[in-house]
Amino acid sequence: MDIDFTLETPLNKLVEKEPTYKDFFTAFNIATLTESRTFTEMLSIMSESFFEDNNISKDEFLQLFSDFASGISASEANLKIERLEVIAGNNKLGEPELCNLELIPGQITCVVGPTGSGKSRLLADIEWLANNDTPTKRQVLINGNAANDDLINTFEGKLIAQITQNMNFVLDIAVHDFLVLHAQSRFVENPEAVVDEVLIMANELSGEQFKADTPITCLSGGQSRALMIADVACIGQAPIVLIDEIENAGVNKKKALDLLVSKDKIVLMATHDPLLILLADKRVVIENGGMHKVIFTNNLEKDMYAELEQIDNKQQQIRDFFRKGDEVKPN
Ligand SMILES: Nc1ncnc2c1ncn2[C@@H]1O[C@H](COP(=O)(O)OP(=O)(O)OP(=O)(O)O)[C@@H](O)[C@H]1O
Repeated sequence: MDIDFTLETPLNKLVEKEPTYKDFFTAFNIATLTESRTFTEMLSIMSESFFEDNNISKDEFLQLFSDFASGISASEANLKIERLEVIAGNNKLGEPELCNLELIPGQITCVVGPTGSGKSRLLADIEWLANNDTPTKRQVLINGNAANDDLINTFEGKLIAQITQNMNFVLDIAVHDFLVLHAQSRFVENPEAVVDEVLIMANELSGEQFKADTPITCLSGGQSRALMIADVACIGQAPIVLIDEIENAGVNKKKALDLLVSKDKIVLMATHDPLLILLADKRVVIENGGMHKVIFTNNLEKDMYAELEQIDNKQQQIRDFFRKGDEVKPN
């Protein structure tokens, strides 16, 4: 974040975006949660006694804050994943793969290919940050370098989030309490507000509504995935999101993807669903376990989306008709 921008951002917003700022203000007994003034505004009205009590001049206080902000920007820059590359290894026959794959933030990439072709294997290689040490002999590079322990530790285990079809909760806890726990474990400022946001989003994404006090073990597959997507987007800090098959899951797919892209995540999704494929920026085609080619979604394909969406809506209506127990009867 640019220092001038930081100085002109309301303190409560600053801390919401980067909780580490709270440490600075807490050290000077300044409450940030309700402080809607910017640092510059606050500095202009600070009493002489504040500087006397803290044994610091106004200029020194400004310099100290600027140094602190620069430190945070530097660590943000280090943490930023600019690109993830999968360097080709071998297909199932031991032959060299035909292409590499590059993923960048804010872009959706689909993994397509017949059943058993190796789509999940590609996701698994990324999840494991493969380094010639998986059956495919692929190598995953982050910002051009092989992932080492330092990088993995920098992200404190939150580099990659995975959302899969067979994800189930085992903890006996209400949705709201589960989200608060997660938000607190990530040191999210004002967890209650963020949790409310996640609940609203999850319900928007989910076909069937659920409440804050619903036990997570009672959520349907579609509701669980909707909750996880909203959680990954708003609370989880993982910059890379791997999705294995969210089709037929009662999730509003377009909204879910829009949400993840709006948070500048790298999104890689294995799917057979043409709607999701057309929503993506590009797709990697897997054949016999190998990356075969990368295709960018062209304008003709993008135009097909509206047509396919209508067919999909129709199918959804028919599905709902039968799900509600209706019957087709002669007139
Ligand atoms: N390049 C490879 N080298 C060796 N084994 C591979 C390779 N790619 C995939 N496999 C293996 O092939 C099997 C099928 O792959 P995978 O489960 O990834 O297929 P899939 O495309 O996800 O299938 P589905 O569409 O049914 O989910 C797995 O055991 C996987 O480990």
